[in-house]
Amino acid sequence: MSTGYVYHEVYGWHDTGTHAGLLPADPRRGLQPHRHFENAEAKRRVHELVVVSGLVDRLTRLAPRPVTDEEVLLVHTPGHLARLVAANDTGGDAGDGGSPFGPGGLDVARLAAGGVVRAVEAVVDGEVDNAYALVRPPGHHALADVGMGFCLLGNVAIAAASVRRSRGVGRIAVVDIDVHHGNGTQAAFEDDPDVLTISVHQDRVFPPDSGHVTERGSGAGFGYALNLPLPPGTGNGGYLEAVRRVVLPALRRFRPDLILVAAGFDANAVDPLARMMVTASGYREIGRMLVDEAAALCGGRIAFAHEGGYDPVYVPFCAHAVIEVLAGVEEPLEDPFAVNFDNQGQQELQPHQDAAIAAAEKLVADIG
Ligand SMILES: O=C(CCC1CCCC1)NO
Ligand SMILES: [Zn+2]
Repeated sequence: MSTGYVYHEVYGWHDTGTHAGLLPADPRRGLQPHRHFENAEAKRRVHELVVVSGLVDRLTRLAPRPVTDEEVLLVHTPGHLARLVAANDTGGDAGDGGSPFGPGGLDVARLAAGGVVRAVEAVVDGEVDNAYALVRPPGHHALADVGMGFCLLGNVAIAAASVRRSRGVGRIAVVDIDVHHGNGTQAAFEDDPDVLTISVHQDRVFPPDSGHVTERGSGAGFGYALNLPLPPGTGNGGYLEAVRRVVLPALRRFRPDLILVAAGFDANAVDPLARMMVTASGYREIGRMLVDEAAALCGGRIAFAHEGGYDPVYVPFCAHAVIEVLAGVEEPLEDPFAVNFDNQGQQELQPHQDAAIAAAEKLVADIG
């Protein structure tokens, strides 16, 4: 089993500035200076755990390359690219006012999207069996004409569009397990029946009023967007049932040539930007199910692209668990927090979560 791994230190230099988490510091409003939630720490520490645990020695390091304008324009408008280019020397915002970047921010974003392209190309070309792209800034909220939710470019959407064009890949399934709705990827392929987008997320946590189970794609793409909003407080039981009863059956009906995973870890039990209870063991099992399905459906061709996940202590264990699955590690790193988080009350599936899953489950039959 060969697993490609993309990481570049410059991802840690993407500068989201001095913030009060989500807002610029402002003494007049009581907003004390702190770090932006989307800072380098959580992702840099994933990499450091991968190195210190020795997992990195079982991975095939892939060097990212920046995406070209042409690749960016497969998904984004010239106006959006121009906005980013114009602000690249001074720093600026991706468009929604909450997605800041410093000087050179577009260069880092190009390398993040290019890191996902590199990982996906390596999988499609058979250079590796599967891959993990630990990139920053994230991408799954970026729309064609505006960045949002800390995302400048649609990393996964660009990678999917790029390999369809360069390698003639036919049917691509994107499974978004970030706790926030993968609105950008969904929008990029809204009317395209050859790209199935599936998003499992906390109900309406972000973007506002987005990710309803009734959002199903449009035109020829109707039925090829699948949304599973889950109630706050959902833990391993609910997530694993969601994958088992909705994600896997949808993949089996769609029969992808390639599976991409928008791998956010902000459904973790202690994330500041959501209210779910997933633990490293839950993420390991989610990863296991998706990797096994890729083996059954598309020769094991699966690539993960890192998205959100903000707790600097716990996200490393969650992401490390998934990368271990990709690399076929038999003796996984122990989660030191399992005793705390795995045993929280209501980790098992709850009736209201079951109802949310059932609402999406009945839509699967419309695929294919
Ligand atoms: O992790 C993210 C970013 C979510 C935040 C964007 C503004 C408030 C919540 N998206 O996947
Ligand atoms: Zn997120």
